[in-house]
Amino acid sequence: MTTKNDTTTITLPMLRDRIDAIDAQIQDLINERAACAQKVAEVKLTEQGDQNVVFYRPEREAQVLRRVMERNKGPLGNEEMAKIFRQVMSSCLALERPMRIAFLGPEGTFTQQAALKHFGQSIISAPMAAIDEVFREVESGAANYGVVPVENSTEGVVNHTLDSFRNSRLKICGEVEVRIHHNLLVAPNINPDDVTHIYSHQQSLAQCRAWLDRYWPHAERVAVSSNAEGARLAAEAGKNGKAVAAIAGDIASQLYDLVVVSANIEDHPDNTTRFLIIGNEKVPQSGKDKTSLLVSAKNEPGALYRLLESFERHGVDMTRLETRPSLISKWGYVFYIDFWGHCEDEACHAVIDELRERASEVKVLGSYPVAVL
Ligand SMILES: C=C(O[C@@H]1C=C(C(=O)O)C=C[C@H]1O)C(=O)O
Repeated sequence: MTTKNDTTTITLPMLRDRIDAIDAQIQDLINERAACAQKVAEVKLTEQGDQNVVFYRPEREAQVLRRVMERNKGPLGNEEMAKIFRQVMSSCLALERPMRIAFLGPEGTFTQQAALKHFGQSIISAPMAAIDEVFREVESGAANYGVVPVENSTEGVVNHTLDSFRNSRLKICGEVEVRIHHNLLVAPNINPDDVTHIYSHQQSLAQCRAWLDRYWPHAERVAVSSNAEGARLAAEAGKNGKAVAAIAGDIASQLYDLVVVSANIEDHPDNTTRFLIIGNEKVPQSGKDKTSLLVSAKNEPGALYRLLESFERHGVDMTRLETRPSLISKWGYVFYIDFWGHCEDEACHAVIDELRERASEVKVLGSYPVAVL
């Protein structure tokens, strides 16, 4: 490699020496950072006492990652750089106190992928069989935080998750989005042409509906508890020579040694699922937050209008409005409302106060940093 007017030639060994020297520097700095995080833990313990100490600070982590992206000059892209820092923080936090994260399992689900994307790799994974078990595991304190799917860009809301918030005191303390790519998978000994049944979670079957109608109109679609479970069943069936396929993502296909018959079979190429992080603590302002509310409207003319009017007047930007049966009175409804801002921001606070006067019940499900990655 030479440049104009450059008499010295840069050789491969020279570049490798330079990389080795940089690596040594980075390693020292990462350890210096880790030692700081350990000190942070000591300070937190002295200030807050052993019982109530909160090691994980989602608002602080979001600010760190945002700053990494803002100051990044390249050649590495902003996201790539933030992912590296995501893992550095994850390792540092594990030194302070390793966190046990419950998620909708089994191993290999997109929810696990969301958990790793949000918290980094240095966590203790606790796969749960159902969404309400994730809630219970966090409520009981057996897990520090939980991860549950809440909405998909193709299929809409995950009712189980919304309904679980009704009787829970848990707070939403974060959100994370994952691009969902599905594959049609079979065990290695199975001829795809023989497939009679296709297993997956009902949401995944729905996200591939048009593709299945077109290419597999005669195969029976079987809804199971998760797409990782579908993959496990397809692997089991393969061992018995049964021609069963599964629809699942890459992690599940690797975990259960399945072969990809067709990749990226989701009907919408930007198919994305949003997940929520649930925990026992409220999260302070991070500077770029969202808030989720559960609101029961009075059953009278103009009730919903009066709720929405408050948002408009205070200039608070709503991002989502979801209706679910109230489960208390027939044809009664509750609303799930998401909006930009933190419940301690002045305008948001004013809206919430007004809603409390206008609705029969308002529950703040949480204010949390907007997903960074
Ligand atoms: C170091 C701290 O604790 C944790 C680790 C962080 C980090 O490594 O940057 C950031 C926030 C916390 O989750 C802190 O609170 O500052």
